[in-house]
Amino acid sequence: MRGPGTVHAARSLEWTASGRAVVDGVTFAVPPGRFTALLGPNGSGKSTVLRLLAGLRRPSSGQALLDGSDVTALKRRDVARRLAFVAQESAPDLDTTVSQVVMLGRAPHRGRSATTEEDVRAVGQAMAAMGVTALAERSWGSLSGGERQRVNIARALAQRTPALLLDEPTNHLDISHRLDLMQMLSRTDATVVAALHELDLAARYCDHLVLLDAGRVVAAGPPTTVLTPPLLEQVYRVHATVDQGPDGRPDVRLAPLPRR
Ligand SMILES: Nc1ncnc2c1ncn2[C@@H]1O[C@H](COP(=O)(O)OP(=O)(O)OP(=O)(O)O)[C@@H](O)[C@H]1O
Repeated sequence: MRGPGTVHAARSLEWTASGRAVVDGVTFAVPPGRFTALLGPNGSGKSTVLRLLAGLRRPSSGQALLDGSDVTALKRRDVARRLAFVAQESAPDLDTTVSQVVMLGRAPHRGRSATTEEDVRAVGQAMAAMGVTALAERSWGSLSGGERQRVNIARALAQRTPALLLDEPTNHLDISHRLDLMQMLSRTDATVVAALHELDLAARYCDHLVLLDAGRVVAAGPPTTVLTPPLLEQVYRVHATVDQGPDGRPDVRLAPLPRR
């Protein structure tokens, strides 16, 4: 399966910690060039699956495939030219400026060689895309949580990889920046995989959803087949009403389950 962007797949992935299977036989394919969301409650294994796909964790068994190769068998620099990863938590107080942080995204391309015009262009475009150009000379330590998140995503965009893996990228962002980010991720040609908590945003912007519960895939497919009231009640223990929105996508409303 090849197409635009980079092709990712999880094949019978397992990851065990303290004798417990945190990821338990996870298999799915990521549609190339599309926007996939990993959904599931706290602790369901979203971050761990993302880290396994990025080759940052070694599975106890199974494989994470990147363009058909086991990602853990590839050289780190080769992986970093093919995928950029945005972690949930950012480094605390780096003694560096915003533009230097974004320039870190160019490291896989330039190694130790001098900065090229292409590096400068990539950094400028990534900062503009995330609306952080005005922060370029600010110190990282002085940024708010949302500003840091946008700078981290700019660093990943500057990496110019065919795939982007993001762990809760909407964290700390206000509503308008959330919508801008989701729109940008849905329009890019890159293959995008993001762990998300907001089902309404996943319904509106994502092409493909993988719903996890207790380390297993409960459902995978387009939003209309995954965001159904019975599945949402089973996995999140919430009451869900799902209508069809004007664009044909599910319009999800959630409420607590009635107390028994
Ligand atoms: N190194 C570890 N040792 C032991 N348990 C771990 C380790 N890493 C993760 N876990 C556990 O594995 C489970 C899945 O964690 P993970 O971070 O993948 O979930 P998540 O779906 O991303 O959760 P959240 O929505 O809260 O971010 C959690 O119960 C977590 O406590």
